[in-house]
Amino acid sequence: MIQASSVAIYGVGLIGGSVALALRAAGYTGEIIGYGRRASELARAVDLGVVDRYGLDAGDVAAQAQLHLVCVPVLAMRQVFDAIASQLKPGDVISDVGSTKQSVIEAARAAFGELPGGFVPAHPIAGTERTGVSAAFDSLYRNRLAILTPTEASTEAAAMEVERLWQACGARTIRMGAAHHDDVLAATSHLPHMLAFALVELLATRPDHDEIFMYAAGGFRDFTRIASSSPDMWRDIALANRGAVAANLDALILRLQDLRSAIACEDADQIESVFRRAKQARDAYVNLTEQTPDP
Ligand SMILES: NC(=O)C1=CN([C@@H]2O[C@H](COP(=O)(O)OP(=O)(O)OC[C@H]3O[C@@H](n4cnc5c(N)ncnc54)[C@H](O)[C@@H]3O)[C@@H](O)[C@H]2O)C=CC1
Ligand SMILES: O=C(O)C(=O)Cc1ccc(O)cc1
Repeated sequence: MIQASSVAIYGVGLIGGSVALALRAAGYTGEIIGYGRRASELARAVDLGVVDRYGLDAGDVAAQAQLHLVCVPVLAMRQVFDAIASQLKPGDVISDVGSTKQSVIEAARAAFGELPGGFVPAHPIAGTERTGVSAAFDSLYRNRLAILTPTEASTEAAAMEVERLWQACGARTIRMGAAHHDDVLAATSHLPHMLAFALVELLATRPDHDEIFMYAAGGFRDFTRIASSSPDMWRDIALANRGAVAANLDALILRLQDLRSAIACEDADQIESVFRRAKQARDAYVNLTEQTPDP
C-alpha cells in the first residue's frame, strides 16, 4: 500500500475516480481529496463515496496532500501544475495519468521550473469510452498495465511510491522512456481512435446516415465503440503527440491506398494476403493477452 497519508486527485472523472475507488477497495485508510472546476460534479463524487471531500482551489488542496495525482486532459495538466507548484512540500510525490508523456513532462518542467525529484509520470493502459465520475469503477485497473516514465530527476523512492499506487489498484507496473511510450501508444491507441472518429464522422455526414446506421452489424459497433470517447480528451492527445500521430496516420493512408489499388485491379492474391497477415497478427495478439498471467 502507498505510504502517503493523504492523496489529492486533480480531475475526478473516469480515471481519477477509478483510482480513488480502487485505493479504497484495497483498504487505503488515508484521506482522498478531490479537486475540480465544477462543485456539482465534485459533490457527486463525495455522494458516490469516491472522495472524502473536495476543494475548488488546486493550491489549497495541494497543501493538504502528500501524493498528488493529476487526472485532467493532457493539455490541461500545465494549468494544474501551475496552480499546485508553490504548495508542494519536501517529500511530496506528484504523478499523472495522461495518455501522452513527453508533453506532460514538458508541462511540468515549465510549471515547476525544474523537474522535481518527486515527479514520476505514469499512464494506466486501461479505460473506457465513458467519461465523468459516474463512469468510475474500482476494478478498472485490475490485471491491467500501468506504465511509469520516470524523468532524469525522479527519485527511486518516488517511483516506488507510484508503483505501490498502481499495484494497490491491481495493476502490473513497468517503466519505460517517455519518447518510447509516446511512439508505441501512438500506434496502438492514438491511431485506432483517430481512425474510429474519422470513420464514424465520414458516415455521419452522409445524407443517408440514418438509414446506414440502422443496418450496421455487430462489427460496426465493435469497431466504432471508441468513437464514443471524450472529444476534449482526444483533441488534447492528438495535439500533444502530433508528430507520432501524424506519422502513423501517414503510414495508414499509404496502406489504405495500396489496398484500394489492389481492389481496383482485382488483385485477389494481394487482397487476401493482406487480410491473412492481419488476421494472423490479431489472433496471435488476442492469444497472447489471454494467456498473460495475473499480476
Ligand atoms: N479515458 C480513458 O480511457 C483513459 C484516459 N487517460 C487519461 O486520463 C486523463 C483523464 O481522462 P478521463 O478521466 O477519462 O476524463 P474525464 O473527462 O472522465 O475526467 C477528466 C476530469 O478533469 C476535469 N477537468 C478537465 N479540464 C480541467 C481543468 N482545466 N482543470 C480542472 N479540472 C479539469 C473534468 O471536469 C473531469 O472531471 C486524461 O489525461 C487521459 O488522457 C488515461 C488512460 C485511459
Ligand atoms: O476505451 C478503450 O478501449 C481505450 O482504449 C481506453 C484508453 C484510452 C486512452 C488511454 O490512454 C488508454 C486506454
